[in-house]
Amino acid sequence: MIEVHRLTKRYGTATAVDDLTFSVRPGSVTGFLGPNGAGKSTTIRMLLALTTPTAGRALVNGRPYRDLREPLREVGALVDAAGLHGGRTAYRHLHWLAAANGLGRRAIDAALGTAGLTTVAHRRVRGFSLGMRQRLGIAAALLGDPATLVLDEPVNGLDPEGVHWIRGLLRGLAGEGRTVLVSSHLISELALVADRLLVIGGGRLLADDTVEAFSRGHATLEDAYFACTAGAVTYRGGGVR
Ligand SMILES: Nc1ncnc2c1ncn2[C@@H]1O[C@H](COP(=O)(O)OP(=O)(O)OP(=O)(O)O)[C@@H](O)[C@H]1O
Repeated sequence: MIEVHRLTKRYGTATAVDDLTFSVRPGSVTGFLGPNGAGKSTTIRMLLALTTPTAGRALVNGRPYRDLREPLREVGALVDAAGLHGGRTAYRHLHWLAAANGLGRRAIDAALGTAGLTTVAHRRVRGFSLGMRQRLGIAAALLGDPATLVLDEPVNGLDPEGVHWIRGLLRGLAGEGRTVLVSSHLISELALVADRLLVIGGGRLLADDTVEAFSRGHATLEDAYFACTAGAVTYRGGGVR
C-alpha cells in the first residue's frame, strides 16, 4: 500500500510536485503517467526517500521509507538502471543489496531466475545491454519478495520478448495481491497491463481512476490521456513542413 498525502516539492521558485494526494492499492497494477516534467520521478523519489519533500508525506505500508528497517522486504524499486557499478557482476550486485537487507543466496537465485539472468549472473555489468541492465534492476526490486513495487519506466530498453515478459510479471505480481505502481510514457503498454491510472500534470493530480472509467467516452486510452493532459503539456512538437 502506498499513501501520498499533500506531497509537495519546490526547487527554488519552481514547484515540481504540488499538493499531491493519492493512494495505490494492493492487488492491481496502477499506471503513473503524465507529460514530461509532470513530477512523476520527483514523486517516486520522495516515496523512496531519495528526495526530501518540501511538505506532505509519502508512506509505504503506513510508514515513511526511511523508517523501514529492511526496505527491500517491503518495497522493491526500479528507479535508474543506469546507476549500476560496471565492475560488479550481476550476482555481486544483488549480493551486496541482499546482505544489507538480511537476505541470502536463495533470494538472489530466485530474483535472477525471475529476471531471466541466471546464465549471465557472473558476467560484469559493464558488458550488459540496456535491456539486461533493466532486467537486473527488476531483479533487485524483486529481491526481498516485497508486497509493494515501484517501477519507473520498466519497459525502457527491453526488446519485444522482454516487454512481453514484464507484462506477464506485472500482472502476476498484482494477481498475488501486491501493490504495483508503474510509471511509463507508453500508453499502449499501460492499456495492456494497468487496472488503474494516476495521471499528473504540472505536479498536480489530474486523474485517479480505473482504466475503463478513464477511457469512457473516448475512442482510445491515448485520446482520453490527451484530453486529460491538454492543459498541462509544456513541450509539444510541431508538424513537418
Ligand atoms: N533536482 C532538481 N532541481 C531542479 N528542478 C528539478 C529537479 N528535479 C526535477 N526538477 C524539475 O521538476 C519538474 C518535475 O520533474 P520530474 O523529473 O519529476 O518529471 P517527470 O514527470 O518524471 O518527467 P519525465 O516524464 O520527463 O521524466 C521538472 O520541471 C524538472 O525540471
